[in-house]
Amino acid sequence: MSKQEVIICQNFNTELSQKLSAHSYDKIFILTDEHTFRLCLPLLQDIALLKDAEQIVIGPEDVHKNLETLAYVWNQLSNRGATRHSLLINLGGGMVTDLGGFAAATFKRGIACINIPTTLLSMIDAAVGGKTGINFNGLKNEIGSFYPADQVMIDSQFLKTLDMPNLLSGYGEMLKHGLISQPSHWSELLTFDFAHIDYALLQKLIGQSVQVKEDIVEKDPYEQSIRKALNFGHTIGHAFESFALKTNHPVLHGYAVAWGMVCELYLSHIRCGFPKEALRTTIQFIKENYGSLYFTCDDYECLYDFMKHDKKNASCGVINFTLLGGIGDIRINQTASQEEIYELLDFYRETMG
Ligand SMILES: NC(=O)c1ccc[n+]([C@@H]2O[C@H](COP(=O)([O-])OP(=O)(O)OC[C@H]3O[C@@H](n4cnc5c(N)ncnc54)[C@H](O)[C@@H]3O)[C@@H](O)[C@H]2O)c1
Ligand SMILES: O=C(O)C(=O)C[C@@H](O)[C@H](O)[C@H](O)COP(=O)(O)O
Ligand SMILES: [Zn+2]
Repeated sequence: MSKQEVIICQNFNTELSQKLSAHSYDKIFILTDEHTFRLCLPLLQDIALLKDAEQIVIGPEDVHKNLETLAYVWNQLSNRGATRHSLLINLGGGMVTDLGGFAAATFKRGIACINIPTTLLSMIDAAVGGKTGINFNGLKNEIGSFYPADQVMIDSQFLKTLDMPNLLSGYGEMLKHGLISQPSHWSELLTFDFAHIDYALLQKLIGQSVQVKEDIVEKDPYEQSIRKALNFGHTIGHAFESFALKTNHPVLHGYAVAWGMVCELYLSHIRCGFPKEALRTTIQFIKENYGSLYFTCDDYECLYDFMKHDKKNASCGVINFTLLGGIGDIRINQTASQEEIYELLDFYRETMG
């Protein structure tokens, strides 16, 4: 996989202009969703090299991260003269960078791509590391590719318009990075005050968080081994997210991951000795800030069926988990039986309900 350049911008316009002028793209396309078109695209209006850029606007959020939207983007690229020498800029959250990244990966077998993440989640996670794709057949990211954007240009100025639920959603993935990295990073994350946001502190935490992801992706870009750490919380989190989408009550990805981590931390505790106190404080933080997903024991089978499609699974019907023996003590390729998974769901409902 080609190396990806992740830039925490000091002067966004200048740095992006420099990157654009280093290449001779025949055409530049900017992909936004309806919200980032309105709220984020205006922040690029002084960049001369984007004056003639073609705009492609898609519907927002995960309900649009699908084949129909992807086909629309392919169509726009094709009908508006994109060639192999064109550039696609993805300006948006993880939905835009995932779908746009996959459009760039597949259009004429691959065109240049720059990610400009505009949500906290996409800054520290989705825009970085090369996983692109769409949801399909009711399953999260069922179709996709590894196709890192040439550059990821991070500027926290975009966060000023982001609402609190989406800020918290991104923070869920940051918490995951804390749990799989260092006790000091994890404990600092637990003290963050959402009622009085300190943007300078948030900027520092974004830098640390993105570094956790970059370090892991560099070691294992195609998720053969240690990259599975970045999937902590997702075996059950993705099942929660797909279940919520199926029942027409979509939830934000980072919330689903936070709830998934409640279950997977508990499994980590009983299986790998994850310390009780760290379990308690993390669950407390999640409960206070993320509330809970409602489901009953009648939904267990449906949730379990979603888990059978997890991409980490190696053999049919055996569910693969990444667990933790402690903060930063990563144990990949763990499994649990259907009965054990149902017990985790019981634990979730008892603790979070
Ligand atoms: N590829 C990866 O490694 C990876 C990692 C984590 C998550 N993901 C995927 O990312 C997606 C979630 O990403 P997300 O949380 O960024 O959601 P999103 O892209 O759906 O954005 C959330 C909402 O915020 C709006 N928005 C975006 N930027 C804004 C801004 N600056 N101001 C105001 N509103 C803004 C969007 O229009 C949308 O309504 C999921 O599909 C998830 O599966 C991918
Ligand atoms: O980058 C990774 O690797 C991750 O697993 C990051 C996750 O936060 C992200 O949600 C990813 O899209 C999940 O991928 P999937 O392979 O489980 O679909
Ligand atoms: Zn995720």
